[in-house]
Amino acid sequence: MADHHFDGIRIRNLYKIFGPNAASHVEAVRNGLSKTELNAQFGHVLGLKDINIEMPSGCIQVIMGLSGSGKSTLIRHINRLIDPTAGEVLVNGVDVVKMNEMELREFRRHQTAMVFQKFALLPHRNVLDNTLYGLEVQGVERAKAVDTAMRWIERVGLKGFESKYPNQLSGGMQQRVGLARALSNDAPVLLMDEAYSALDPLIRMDMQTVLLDLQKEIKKTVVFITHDLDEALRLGDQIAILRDGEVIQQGTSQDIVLRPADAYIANFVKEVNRGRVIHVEAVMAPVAPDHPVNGATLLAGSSIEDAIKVLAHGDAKDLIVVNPAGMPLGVVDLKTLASAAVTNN
Ligand SMILES: Nc1ncnc2c1ncn2[C@@H]1O[C@H](COP(=O)(O)OP(=O)(O)OP(=O)(O)O)[C@@H](O)[C@H]1O
Repeated sequence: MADHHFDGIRIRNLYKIFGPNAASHVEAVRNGLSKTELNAQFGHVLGLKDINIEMPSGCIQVIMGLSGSGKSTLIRHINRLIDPTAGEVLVNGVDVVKMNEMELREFRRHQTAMVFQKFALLPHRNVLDNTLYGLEVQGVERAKAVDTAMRWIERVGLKGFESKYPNQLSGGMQQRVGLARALSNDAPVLLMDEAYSALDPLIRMDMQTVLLDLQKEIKKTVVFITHDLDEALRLGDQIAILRDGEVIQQGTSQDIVLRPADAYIANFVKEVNRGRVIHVEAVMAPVAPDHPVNGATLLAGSSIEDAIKVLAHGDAKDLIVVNPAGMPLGVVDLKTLASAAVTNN
């Protein structure tokens, strides 16, 4: 069947079953055999079931789920560190599953870069030589590789640390090296597998900010795995939530916080800082015809918390939410904002 071209990563009807006769069980799983049943009756493990996700290029796609939900299995299909039992993994229209060995090697080297939780730095190479490692493997000449690597070292905030060795750096700094190395490859797809999960909370927030700032410029197709909902909501343009190998909800942070698909997700969402996540559009009221036209404004996409800060520290009674062109979309006042920040509606 011909597939219309999709810029980005498109995963279709992907199944992964672990065990010696995996392929022979796909049909049964398709027809409803559960992970527990598959394991009890046939001794096979259901890793992924009928995954369908479209990750547009230039966006951060978060895959979130608890331990064992299938996150690592899923991300490893994208550069085919794992072969699927059934399904397609299309990257910019090309099915990774169908690539031969040489195509796959080229694809991994030039189309994808990976950032790991454990940094995976080479201990006997300094920051510069760790950063340019991928370029070296690609056969890029030294002067050019140094040039590129130095640019990214500076960009991730490590200027001056080029000749330090990994054991002389904190975890956060090592993760910056991992990021600089991945970015030096200039691959359009960036795969981040629990990249920040080993970092202290404050460092982790810093690294999230680094990624968000960089992404405005680099516009990579980022696949970011995490088991942390706050991280998912902060980073994800799109979020897919996995449980027992199945996607149970996908959408934006707004979709997930405002409309959790089931009790399981609602339970996670309960702990979220709503003021920081929910956008003003979700709670604004229509602008009354007699509303002063030159009132205080706030850009759509701002959080409830941002709006509360403006109102709490200024004289305005309410704020008109406007689109980037300045067109009024609605209005918010302090009471509406405060109640949305604390209640589960
Ligand atoms: N090589 C394998 N053989 C058998 N089962 C496997 C294999 N790899 C993963 N699994 C199983 O597949 C399921 C998904 O595992 P996966 O590692 O992808 O989850 P995860 O969400 O990444 O968890 P974690 O956060 O703990 O890494 C689990 O039930 C796991 O036990």
